[in-house]
Amino acid sequence: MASSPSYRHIAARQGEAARAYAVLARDYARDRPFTAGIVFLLFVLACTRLFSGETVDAPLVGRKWWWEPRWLTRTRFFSNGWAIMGAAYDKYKDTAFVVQRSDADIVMLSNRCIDELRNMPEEKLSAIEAHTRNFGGPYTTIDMAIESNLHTRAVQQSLNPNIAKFHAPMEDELSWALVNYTKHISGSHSSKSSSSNLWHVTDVEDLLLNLIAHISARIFVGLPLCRHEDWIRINKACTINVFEVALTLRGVPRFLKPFYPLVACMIPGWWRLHENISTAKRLAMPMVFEHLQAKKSGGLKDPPLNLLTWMVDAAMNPTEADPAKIAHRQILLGIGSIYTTKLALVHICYDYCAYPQYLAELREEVEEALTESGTWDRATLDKMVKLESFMSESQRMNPPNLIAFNRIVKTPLTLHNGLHLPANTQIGVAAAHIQKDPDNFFEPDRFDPWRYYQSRQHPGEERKHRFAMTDLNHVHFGHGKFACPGRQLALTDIKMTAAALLLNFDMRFKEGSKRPRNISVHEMVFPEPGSVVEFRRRAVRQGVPALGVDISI
Ligand code: HEM
Repeated sequence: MASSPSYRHIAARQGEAARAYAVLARDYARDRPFTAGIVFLLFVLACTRLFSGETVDAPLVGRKWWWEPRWLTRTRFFSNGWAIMGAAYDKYKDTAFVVQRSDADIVMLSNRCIDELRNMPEEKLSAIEAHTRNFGGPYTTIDMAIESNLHTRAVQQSLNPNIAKFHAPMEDELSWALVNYTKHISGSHSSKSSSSNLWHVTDVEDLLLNLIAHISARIFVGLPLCRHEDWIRINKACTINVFEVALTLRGVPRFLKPFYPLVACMIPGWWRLHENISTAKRLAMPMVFEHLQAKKSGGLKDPPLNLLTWMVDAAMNPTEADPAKIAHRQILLGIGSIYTTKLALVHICYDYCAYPQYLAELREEVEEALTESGTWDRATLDKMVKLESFMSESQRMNPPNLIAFNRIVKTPLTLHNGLHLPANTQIGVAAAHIQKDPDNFFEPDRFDPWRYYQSRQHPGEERKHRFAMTDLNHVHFGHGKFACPGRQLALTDIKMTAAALLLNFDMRFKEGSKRPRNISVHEMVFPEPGSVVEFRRRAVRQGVPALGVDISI
């Protein structure tokens, strides 16, 4: 071919030039090793930035310098997520921005985009896949939720329509748990005399975790299993174990993915989680068999009131009906519900201590509602509107999470504002910052316990502004088709427990202690450990149906 010699000629000249540059670089590096090192480092950093594969047309946030390598920005998000998201939200709240977590880039959308996305089917926009990726996937067994949504269906179709029936068992369980876990507070819970003027240091995290673990267990598996020491232990532990595995794996570079199975089983939480699951199977499978046997023999007049047997009845195929998997799903339910509910109550308790000026009004409302009806039923709890407002405000000021509406885009999407989201993009909205935005809330940094109560006083709004309702500015339970199915239960659990605490105890921070600030670890938000709370038993007013005590004046 006529052109071959000229190609060879050009290639030879390029080779010569490359060799010459290499010699130049070698000599330069020998004469000025330090400067050469810096130039090389900058070259590598520039390449990392240029070939970083940004696929969504939105600014990357969290970087201090434009040439900063991604791993550094990602590492910074570990403990600075709150500040990074706050600065980005102020700048880009009406458009979009990308936060870089150690394991994923998350495109944060304006909450105005939720309406066009909230009812999209799982095949187009997957909530469960996002939760699975966020929390360790196969390494925490969370991916079982992708195989089937049996536990979600059981909550939506069986638990929620029957929630009123659960008030009596929940009341009974809370009463039992209060007696058993607050004995130290007055010496003897049944004493009428007494030490009720003594303040006792109380680990609120631990107390509330025990109370919620019991109430949840009563609903999920009923008596007698809900009082089994091992059942309570595994349900309290499983969320922490999942966090440990998921957060550790988030920190392992993605190119080591083939080694994740090996890394996972080097994490102590992985072993503990698997112990939790096998204990769940050992304890719950006999209940499944018993229920199946009772159904077969036709001896089941009153179906048991618990989620486990409802799951057995709702199973639609052999995989769903597998007794081991049904028992395992109890752990999934525990992970989704116990820690989140406890966290909301811990914040309420801290707010009781931080704002004691509101407690008399709250107690009056609770006592009045209970005295009128004599029971803790749904109608009575519904009357506690100020308490519910306090709960919502506590959640607004102390969000459980920086990011909500976590989704994975399954088929490419273009939003109304023209933003294109390729398949496999992870998206979310800035749940915490939306609630601190002065465009959404009047004086958002002020704790106003009656904020939601007052909104409900407007004509036509009496049934709105409820704790478990979601809208574009309230997304801590998600919003739309895949919003948390257990939020009615969360409302009941939290309200009942928050009211019982008000009736039975005075609460305050120990001298020198104050309300903890909130800290973020990745997108998760917690109260900073270290604050000390004291409880003192109160005498419950005559005529009020007390829970967990028999001290009355
Ligand atoms: C304050 C307490 C709670 C909070 C803040 C909370 C929050 C959430 C959030 C943000 C989601 C994801 C929603 C979305 O993708 O848009 C979710 C899902 C879920 N929650 Fe809750 N939750 C709470 C209590 C509960 C309780 C008590 C249950 C008990 C049954 C529960 C069961 C579930 C389940 C099963 C899912 C998965 C839904 C699915 O697979 O589509 N949650 N929750």
